[in-house]
Amino acid sequence: MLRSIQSSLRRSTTGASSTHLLRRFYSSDSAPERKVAVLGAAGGIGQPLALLMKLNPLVSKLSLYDIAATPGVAADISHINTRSEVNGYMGEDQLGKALEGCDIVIIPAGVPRKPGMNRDDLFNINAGIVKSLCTAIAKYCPHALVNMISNPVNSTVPIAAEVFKKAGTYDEKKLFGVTMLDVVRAKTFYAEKAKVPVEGVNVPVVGGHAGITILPLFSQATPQANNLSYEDIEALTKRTQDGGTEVVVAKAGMGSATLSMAYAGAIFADACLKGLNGVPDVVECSFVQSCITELPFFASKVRLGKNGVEEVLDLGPLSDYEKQGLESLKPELKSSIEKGIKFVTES
Ligand SMILES: NC(=O)C1=CN([C@@H]2O[C@H](COP(=O)(O)OP(=O)(O)OC[C@H]3O[C@@H](n4cnc5c(N)ncnc54)[C@H](O)[C@@H]3O)[C@@H](O)[C@H]2O)C=CC1
Ligand SMILES: O=C([O-])CC(=O)C(=O)O
Repeated sequence: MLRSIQSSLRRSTTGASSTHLLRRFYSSDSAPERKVAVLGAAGGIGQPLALLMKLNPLVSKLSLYDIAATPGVAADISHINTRSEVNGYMGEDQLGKALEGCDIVIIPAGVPRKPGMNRDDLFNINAGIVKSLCTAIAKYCPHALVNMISNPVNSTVPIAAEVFKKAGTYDEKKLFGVTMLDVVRAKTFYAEKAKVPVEGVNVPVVGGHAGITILPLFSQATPQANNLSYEDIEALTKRTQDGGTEVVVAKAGMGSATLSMAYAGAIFADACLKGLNGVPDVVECSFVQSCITELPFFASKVRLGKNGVEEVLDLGPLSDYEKQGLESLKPELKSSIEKGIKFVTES
């Protein structure tokens, strides 16, 4: 969406006025009503993500929930000239209202990393937050698609699945771990190294969302670059796996990726909305319930449709380096998944 707005605005210097083009892009005549909630909307990711969802013409109602500060964020965003009606909700008493009638719930609620921490160090706090938010989702909007951003994603997605199973509302087609930022990073790093325009690049990223569980498949990158050595691919893989830590270190105690995550989260939610609306061939990578390996959850390309996941695509041909990476990531990913499941089943 953003790309087409940008390129059309660029074209507008020689043609129609930018106001006219914006009106065309933001016109909602044919888009169905869609309510989207952001839980954790006042946070570092939540605020820019709420802004980007306000700019999305496929959204008709934007529901912003947090335990604090949402009235201000909602009032601010509500003045923007797009279709959606914005409402802010604060505190558990208002969570039901925030969720009622939602088509998509995006969850960036929870604490971020500080330097020296890994994503699993967030488990103790974020597991409880995710569990209580998913309990409310099961009650107030059991049919919504859930886009889980809160870390550790490798465990929070299994937590959500178990909460929904307990409530009797689990539909594996509707639960997504958001791994889009890994794809966003892999594309940027690959385009820089291969010296190709990033706009035309695609790189699938599979596995999970922490350290070596993040496995970019540069052998399947498009366009294929002939100028990259084995060492280049190794370095690109490592940089993609450490992309989150690169930001955590650069922010020096002020949190983790927020702006690039909001961008990635907005692209993924837009893909989910397009799938719900029946747009054909919407394919993005996501951490979902899966049979493509022996692990019960796995990130890979997923076709999105009117009911959420339409098809989990298999891994395709892997290079020897990627095959090795796949085997190496399985034990860590398996144990993070089991930790999430146990958190709910043994509580
Ligand atoms: N999946 C991914 O690729 C990425 C995930 N993350 C994760 O996203 C999460 C949020 O990160 P930031 O926005 O930077 O953190 P932040 O601390 O800036 O914002 C988190 C927000 O969650 C809210 N919150 C806490 N408990 C809540 C509850 N029970 N209900 C609703 N809201 C609640 C807080 O009030 C705060 O506004 C972290 O766990 C972080 O690790 C961050 C970047 C990438
Ligand atoms: O690194 C972190 O803690 C946040 C995150 O998941 C990312 O930026 O990929």
